[in-house]
Amino acid sequence: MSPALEATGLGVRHRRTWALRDCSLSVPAGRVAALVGPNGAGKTTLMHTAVGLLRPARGSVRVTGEAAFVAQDKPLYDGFTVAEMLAFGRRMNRHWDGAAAVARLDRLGIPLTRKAGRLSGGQQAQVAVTLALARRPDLLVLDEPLANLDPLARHDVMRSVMAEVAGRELTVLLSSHVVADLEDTCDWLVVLNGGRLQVSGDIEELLDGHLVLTGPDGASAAGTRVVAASRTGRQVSMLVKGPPPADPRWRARRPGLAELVMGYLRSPGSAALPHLTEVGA
Ligand SMILES: Nc1ncnc2c1ncn2[C@@H]1O[C@H](COP(=O)(O)OP(=O)(O)OP(=O)(O)O)[C@@H](O)[C@H]1O
Repeated sequence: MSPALEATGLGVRHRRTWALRDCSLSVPAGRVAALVGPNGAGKTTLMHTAVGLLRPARGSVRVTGEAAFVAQDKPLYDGFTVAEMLAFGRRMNRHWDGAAAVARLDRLGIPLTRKAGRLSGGQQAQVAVTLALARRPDLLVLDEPLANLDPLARHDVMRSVMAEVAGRELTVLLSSHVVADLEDTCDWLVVLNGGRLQVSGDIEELLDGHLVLTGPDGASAAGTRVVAASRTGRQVSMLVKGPPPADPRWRARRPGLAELVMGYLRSPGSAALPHLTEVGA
């Protein structure tokens, strides 16, 4: 099956600044992919390029089928009611599933007569996602859909996106700064750092392929690939890729998603890119 999203040697520039360099990644169809990275990493640039809002300076990015995009600032028209925005969407889009959108908003308890400016932040996010889904996309691209939402609203938005993925052929790419929000819902991870791709892969496989080691200062880590290391007093803690080292003084355990992400973000020179050129390695 062709990947839902594929970038090959992708380089994108904003005037003279390279926002993305040499990014090669592919997200299989049907996945919920988390796109994470610090401010300025290039997440929005990657999303804009994927949906055709920006043109690559180098390489290419390809989406299989149709993509729908929800921008960071959830562009709803404050003075319009939800029903008016649905009517507008119907006029602007050839493939428009208005019935599914109305049913979705009904399930979420969002009144069609309410003006967008009078909806809560969580409701606005849900309406923006609903309008994007009504276009029946193959790929749904969400730029920080959870920003500024309280934990309950964040959970509700993620749960409702998951329900859509379960019910149809849909791939989701969503960016977030809060890794904990992504833990139960995403099954693919893309990490960008300073415009470079650091990680792209299946989350379970990535977690299985890494270890957190703790041991005394001076224990030998020979034979492992250290992603990141930190020291507390005489204790050393490391995120490593591959099998544990032979030195029996290390205690080893599987990392959590947040530990894996933080380990890579702390070490921009490390990369975990199976089947691809290792950037910065
Ligand atoms: N319109 C623009 N003009 C010039 N430079 C830009 C423009 N948009 C983004 N950049 C630069 O490109 C780089 C990547 O920005 P981008 O917005 O893609 O990052 P991001 O990972 O989405 O960041 P954030 O988490 O802060 O939203 C940054 O260095 C940024 O300053």
